[in-house]
Amino acid sequence: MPQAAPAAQPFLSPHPPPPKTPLTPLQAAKRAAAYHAVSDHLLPNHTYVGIGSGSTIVYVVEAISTLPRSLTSHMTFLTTGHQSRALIYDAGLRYTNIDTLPLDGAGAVRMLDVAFDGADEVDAELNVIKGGGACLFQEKLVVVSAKKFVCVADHRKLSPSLLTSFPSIPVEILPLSTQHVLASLRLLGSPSPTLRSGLPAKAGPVITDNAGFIVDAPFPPLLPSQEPSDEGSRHDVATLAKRIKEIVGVVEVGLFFGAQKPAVVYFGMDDGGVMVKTLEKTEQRS
Ligand SMILES: O=C[C@H](O)[C@H](O)[C@H](O)COP(=O)(O)O
Repeated sequence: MPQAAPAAQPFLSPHPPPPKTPLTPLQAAKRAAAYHAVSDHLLPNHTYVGIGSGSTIVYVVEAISTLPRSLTSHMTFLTTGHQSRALIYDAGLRYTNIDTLPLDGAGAVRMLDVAFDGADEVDAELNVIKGGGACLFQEKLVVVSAKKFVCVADHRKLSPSLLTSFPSIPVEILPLSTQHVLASLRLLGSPSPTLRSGLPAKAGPVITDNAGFIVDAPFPPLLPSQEPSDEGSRHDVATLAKRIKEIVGVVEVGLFFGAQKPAVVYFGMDDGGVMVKTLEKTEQRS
């Protein structure tokens, strides 16, 4: 009778080595979360690994780059924009874009073994806001192409409902549609959607990695339910995401819900510990 292959074991210590330069408590929290996430979810038999964007993902790449090259040389990292590509390049790891990924024999959509990425806000049901750093379209493409989305964040990002602590939903749009999108978002109930400015670094609007613009749309805090529904003027995550996506000119919405949600979120805490949250349970690590 054929033997089942043994389960792959993690191959990185969850405890980071001393940092090369002094870190603020918030940076240390992000770094602790990143090492725990990589230790738990990057496995020796992985081939394709998604890498998101932001300040926390820097520590995910740092954790991966501490591994002996013999353990990662067979891996290809799917990047999500200029920042993550530079991180992977500087770490001496192999990268490619998502459109080069071969389909397997069955034409499977979820070809990546795992995708690591950050978050701007995470609610109790693990719905996520992303795009605070103007990266969301490629992140969503990578997440929906991965068997598992592992989210890495710090303690400020956990909220009972989205738009409690993060002020607005980032929406990537085509430049020509700006006025139409702004007007449509107002009709959906956003009091003051705004085109994100590049100032002071750049005059004019922020230009995304996909040559789009970003509109930031504030709404009242969202209901976390996963099924589309309305409760008075308050939207739930799925309904609002779908309505925004229907606006002509919208490329992608910075709400990750349903099949786009993380399987697990690692929150670096201010006491140096890490909170590991899934839909089923919450665990504290030291
Ligand atoms: O647009 C940026 C991405 O969605 C980031 O993953 C998100 O903003 C979180 O970034 P950070 O890790 O810097 O908090």
